[in-house]
Amino acid sequence: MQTAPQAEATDQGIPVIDVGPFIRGEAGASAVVKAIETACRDTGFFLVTGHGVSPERTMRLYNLARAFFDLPEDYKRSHGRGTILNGGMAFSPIADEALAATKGIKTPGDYKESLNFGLRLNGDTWPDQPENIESAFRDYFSEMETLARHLRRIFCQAIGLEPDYFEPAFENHLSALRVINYPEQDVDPLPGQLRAGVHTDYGFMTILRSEASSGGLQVQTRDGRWLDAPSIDGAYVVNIADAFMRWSNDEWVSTPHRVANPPRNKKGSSRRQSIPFFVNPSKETLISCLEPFCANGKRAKYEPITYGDYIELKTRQAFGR
Ligand SMILES: O=C(O)CCC(=O)C(=O)O
Ligand SMILES: [Fe+2]
Repeated sequence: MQTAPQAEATDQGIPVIDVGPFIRGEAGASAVVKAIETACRDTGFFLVTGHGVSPERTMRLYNLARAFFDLPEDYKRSHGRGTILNGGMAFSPIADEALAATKGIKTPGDYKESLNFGLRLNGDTWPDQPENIESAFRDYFSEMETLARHLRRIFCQAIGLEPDYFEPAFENHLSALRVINYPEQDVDPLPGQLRAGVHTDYGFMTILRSEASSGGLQVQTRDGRWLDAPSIDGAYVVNIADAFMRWSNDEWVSTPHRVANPPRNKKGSSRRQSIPFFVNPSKETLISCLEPFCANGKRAKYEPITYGDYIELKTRQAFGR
């Protein structure tokens, strides 16, 4: 009998869950499923260890992206703008994006820059420098696809669906890999400007390689308080996103989060680089209340909608278009 607990609650209430027993099909698998189900209903945030992601591929992407961010601004801006190449890269400079706008809150642009890639997303041609940055993105992307598949199978067991229920929705998935650089704040942020403004993620789920630093990820509790998400070396932060919340008839939650500014007395030691992988289904996927969430007298709260139409609707709402 395995008696060791699978989920270790951190002092902040975001559990750390070792998914190794599930991936390896061991006796502790059902405890993993239970712990993840509880987290998805509670805050929609949890950390995973035992995930099997290659630390070498993670560090290679981390280091090559960092080398890119350290290149001169002109070089960065002259590469990775545009939308000509499927599977290309897109560079987004500091203050280009204000995530809080997606919640109808007007703020200055976020104090961050990012590099973006998706197998089926458009970008620009890859830069020559740093060498091999494209393969670093592609290799890490495939690590994330594998972990995402394991997590989806855990979700299926938790919900009471066939293990591969979600897989057809992810055959032509629109997932996006982003490396974000939050630089030192040599220039003070503007009023209301954060490293990343409050938002929820739009898609199915996000798998984040976080980094401990002053000025890190914060998650909003249901009573409106902000918790610092724990940052544990080698663990990934996973959160449920909006389309999955809708798919689950709002039983699994997509929770607002943000990235805080470092305190002014931490100047010089608060550069941070995070790597979110936004797991998104294909455009054609129908987001229609999953049967177990609208059984036994429970009613579907939303009309079925394709993921493509859903994203268009969210973008229109967020940007008033
Ligand atoms: O950098 C982080 O820790 C989180 C970033 C984030 O929430 C996002 O880009 O959606
Ligand atoms: Fe996010």
